[in-house]
Amino acid sequence: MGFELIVRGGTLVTAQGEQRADLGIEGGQIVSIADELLDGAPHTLDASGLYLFPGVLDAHVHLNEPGRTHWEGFETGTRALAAGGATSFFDMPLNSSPPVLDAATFEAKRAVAAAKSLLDFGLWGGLTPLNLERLDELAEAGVIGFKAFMSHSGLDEFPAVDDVTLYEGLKAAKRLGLPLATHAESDGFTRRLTELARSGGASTARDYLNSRPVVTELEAVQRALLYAHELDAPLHLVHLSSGQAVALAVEAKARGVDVTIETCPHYLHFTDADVERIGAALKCAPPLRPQAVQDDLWGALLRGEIDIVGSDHSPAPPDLKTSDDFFALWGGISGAQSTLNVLLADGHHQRGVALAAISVMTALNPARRFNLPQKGELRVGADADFALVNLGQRFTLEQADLQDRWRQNPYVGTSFQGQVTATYLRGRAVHQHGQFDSTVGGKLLTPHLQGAL
Ligand SMILES: NC(=O)N[C@H]1NC(=O)NC1=O
Ligand SMILES: [Zn+2]
Repeated sequence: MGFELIVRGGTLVTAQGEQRADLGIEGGQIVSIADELLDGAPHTLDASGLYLFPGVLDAHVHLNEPGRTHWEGFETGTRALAAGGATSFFDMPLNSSPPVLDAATFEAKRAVAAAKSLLDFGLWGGLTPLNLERLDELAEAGVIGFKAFMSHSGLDEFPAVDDVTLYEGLKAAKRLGLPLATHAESDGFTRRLTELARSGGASTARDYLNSRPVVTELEAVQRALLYAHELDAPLHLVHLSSGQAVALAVEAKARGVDVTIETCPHYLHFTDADVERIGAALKCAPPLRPQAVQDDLWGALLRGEIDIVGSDHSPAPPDLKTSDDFFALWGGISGAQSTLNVLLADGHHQRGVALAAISVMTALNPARRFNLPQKGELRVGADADFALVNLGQRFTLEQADLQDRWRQNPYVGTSFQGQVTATYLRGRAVHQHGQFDSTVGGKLLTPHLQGAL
């Protein structure tokens, strides 16, 4: 059998564990996995001493192009992702302008992403009270799933769903065979608490944190789970910030609800105290939580209850991240580059999370949940997407290492153990030691659905 590339001497990370093996790659796919492959390929990559993780599939990023490329665009955003070991990502329907709410806006984003993305990409379609009747055409266009906000999204052009829209949207999602993702914070709760705080002159980071307590997440999660249960519809809960919210979803899953659970690296790494110390770079919604809440989230992760870890990379230009009024700042954390680093350092090295579990949460589970059989694992027949990781290597993240548009990553100065040294997409290096190759070119990923459309 001919190979275009042999990756020699590495340790493969799979859902089953770790395996010392060579990879044979041909036509951008893994065609052989063996203890030792014979020579004869035109290219050989020496991976001895390194781990091969399946390329991260970041199911949650906001690259904001077209329309807000000055916030972040496909070029800079995908470099940050590639530097962190990602080979694919799903772009959220906002904060691009216009947001992706129908086939025409899908096509506008697809075209610019196809021209500029370094990595393979899927596109989320939005669900708002404005476009319920457009979900069929979005499915036809090839969205990976639908995304709804249960509280204000930060942008008036992407309004929150009312209960009827959410219920009907879940019904459509079931019919179309695509998961519906919810940003689960209660609008009634967060809106009123924000009004009360601001009318009393509140403006500090602590005031903001107090306006979005955990109960506002629990109420929305409970309601979304109720509807999904009633309808037997596929629900994906993005960026759960608390162990309590995960527990509600786990309980529902045990009752047969078709729900998957995402959390983000920032909820695992930072706490409310860090928001007060670091400020705007750590403003997000739901907000960062007290240590005890984070401890519960880690407990859930260690029990295998977190399906997916996504970055929720959501940058904004410095003027939107600068104000004396914490409520007025853009909410969103720029962490696309650091997902694997947080999981390796805080998860594996500090808490003993298995490498296999990390690969499942960052690659296999998102590929499975969103129906991409070619992605997510190091297996014969799958795309040759992988990150090379020097697991023991310690490094301190410097501003100069950052690839995102505004270098706002809140992990700057953090010392991590476990470094990504290169990232391969379909058998070709898109990133090596801080150098990027855009000639490979990212492709649109659309779900492989069996007879649903
Ligand atoms: N619109 C947007 O990017 N919102 C994201 N930012 C954030 O902090 N939480 C979100 O859902
Ligand atoms: Zn988001």
